[in-house]
Amino acid sequence: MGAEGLSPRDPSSYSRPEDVAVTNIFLNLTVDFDKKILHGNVDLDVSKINKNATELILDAKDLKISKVIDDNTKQELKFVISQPQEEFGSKLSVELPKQGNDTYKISIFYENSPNASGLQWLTPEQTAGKKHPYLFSQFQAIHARSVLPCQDTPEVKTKYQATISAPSNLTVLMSAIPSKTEVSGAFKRSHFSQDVPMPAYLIAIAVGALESRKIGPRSHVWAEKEIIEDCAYEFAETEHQLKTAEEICGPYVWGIYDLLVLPPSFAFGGMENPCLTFVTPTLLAGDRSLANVVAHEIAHSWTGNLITNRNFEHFWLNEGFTVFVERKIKARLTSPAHQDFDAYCRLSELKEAVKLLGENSPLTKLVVDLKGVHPDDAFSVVPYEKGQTFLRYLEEVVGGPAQFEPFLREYFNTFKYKSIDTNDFKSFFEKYFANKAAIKSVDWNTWLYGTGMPPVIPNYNTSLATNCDKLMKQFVEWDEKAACPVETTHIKNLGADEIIYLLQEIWSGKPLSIPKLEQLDKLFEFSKVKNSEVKFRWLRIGLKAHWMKSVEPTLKWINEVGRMKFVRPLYRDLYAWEEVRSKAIENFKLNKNSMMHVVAYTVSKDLHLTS
Ligand SMILES: CC/C=C\C/C=C\C[C@@H](O)/C=C/C=C/C=C\[C@@H](O)CCCC(=O)O
Ligand SMILES: [Zn+2]
Repeated sequence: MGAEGLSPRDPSSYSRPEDVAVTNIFLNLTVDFDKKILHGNVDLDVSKINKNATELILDAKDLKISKVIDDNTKQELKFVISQPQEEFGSKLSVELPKQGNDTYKISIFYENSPNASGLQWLTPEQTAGKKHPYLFSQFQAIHARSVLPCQDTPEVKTKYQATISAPSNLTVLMSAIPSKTEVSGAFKRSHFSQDVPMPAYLIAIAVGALESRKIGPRSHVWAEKEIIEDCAYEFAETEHQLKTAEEICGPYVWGIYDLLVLPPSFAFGGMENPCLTFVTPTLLAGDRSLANVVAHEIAHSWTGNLITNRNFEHFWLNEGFTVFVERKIKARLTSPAHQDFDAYCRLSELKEAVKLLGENSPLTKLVVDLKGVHPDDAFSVVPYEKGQTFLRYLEEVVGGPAQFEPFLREYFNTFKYKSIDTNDFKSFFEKYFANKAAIKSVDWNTWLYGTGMPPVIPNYNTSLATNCDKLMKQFVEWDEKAACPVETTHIKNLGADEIIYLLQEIWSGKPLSIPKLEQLDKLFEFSKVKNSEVKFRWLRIGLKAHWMKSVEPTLKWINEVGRMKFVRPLYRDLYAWEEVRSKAIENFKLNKNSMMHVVAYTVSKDLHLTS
């Protein structure tokens, strides 16, 4: 992928905030469901940093710009849009006003494309209620530019305000604090403000037939009415998670913490949009067993949203820290054994990701080189799990949580509201622990730039795995001529985490025979299971055994849910099974238009339909 004109400071952005920086964003947009576009204007407060600069450089992708105005003189300003470079979009250069004292307000009038990669438009049929359309955004990593002209780099943090016009029978939500709403006939204008500076990738919008339920003193959950009661039950522990996170990280600065449960096509388990975390409905297990994803998104309120990776080559600073804090929340809400069990279970996902990428792949490094590489192509569990493993290792090097957690608080306090890179973290760590001789043993180069699995795996408490390992061994070694040694009584007291681990380990082993698959199905009654993590592993166990009975349920499920964590591996498993490969490709082609952009983009590559 070409990389001409992209910034030397951020290989995923054309912008040059070191010369001229955006300092505030005001969005005045109308949502047009008929044309599937947003149109209106964005007003940018701009500050000249480099006295010799003559133009503001922005990122734009498939935007139709009608005019650019200097808000102070109302004079039109010249602008140039470069030829787009595939998924990076275009460089938008706007001449700076001749007058002014190095600060300006520039209004850009535009509309975006119906194919904007940062938005998904759903027809009523694709929603739970079947009556109203639905719109939601996903800007991380670099899709904000497909919805507004901006400096689409996490190095730039701004406050933002928005006035959104939409059909009056729909609710508009954003990653901001809502203020007044004015209804006028068939339309209404909703107003929002976000006073905590944040990067453009955290701007978020959702418009749909939504209801809310209060789930805590600073939290509501939002969803379509068909699932709102299930959502209120599933996420009832949110305030407890939030308070626990504050004990670890310090005050929550964003005001409210709402959750929006999206339609099943949403590509991720959660997205940490400030004030309004987006989550997938695949978390609705009915027993709150998947609420750790909410703990993850809550942790992002500090790691990622308050302290932000300066560009996505340092994505591990967002995600590795967040997984590390998520597990500290889990330890306080359950036990340190559960914290370690979680880390131990996810090791197998890290192993699978490293095997898939190739153990010498540069994308298995903690700090990656994204020149000419789109972040969506670089995304994997590596920054999450290799990142948290590194932090867990550092915690042990300095003597454990009693030493490391005060450091963590100091780190948050020092870098809050800033965008940093790995060197900033390394220097801060080495200065804070300068008196600890043990830190001299840290091989930073291997941890940060080595490929493959982490150089050290912490000695996790695996007591919660022992019983499952025994059951797994009995089941796998069972001679089918005899009665199955594993009975319902052995598994009925297993927690969801243990069942997920057990199935993950069975999947990691040799393919099962048909009798064993049928016995497993009888033991766990998978057709009735609501836990998406259990269902995902059960389908993979069947596909790995080339069990034809698992093909149709797999195709049905990946046409219902869009979560990449499930859809990509299942499509890869179908593709790897030559006999059903064409069925998988056909199914993708039939359904790709109802997928989020990032899912269709990545699965198309997984199926070798695009390079
Ligand atoms: C080294 C990777 C560099 C950059 C990747 C950054 C963004 C990739 C883009 O595809 C967006 C990712 C958004 C992820 C959102 C939520 C995840 O934390 C959870 C994903 C797993 C799940 O579904 O639970
Ligand atoms: Zn995350």
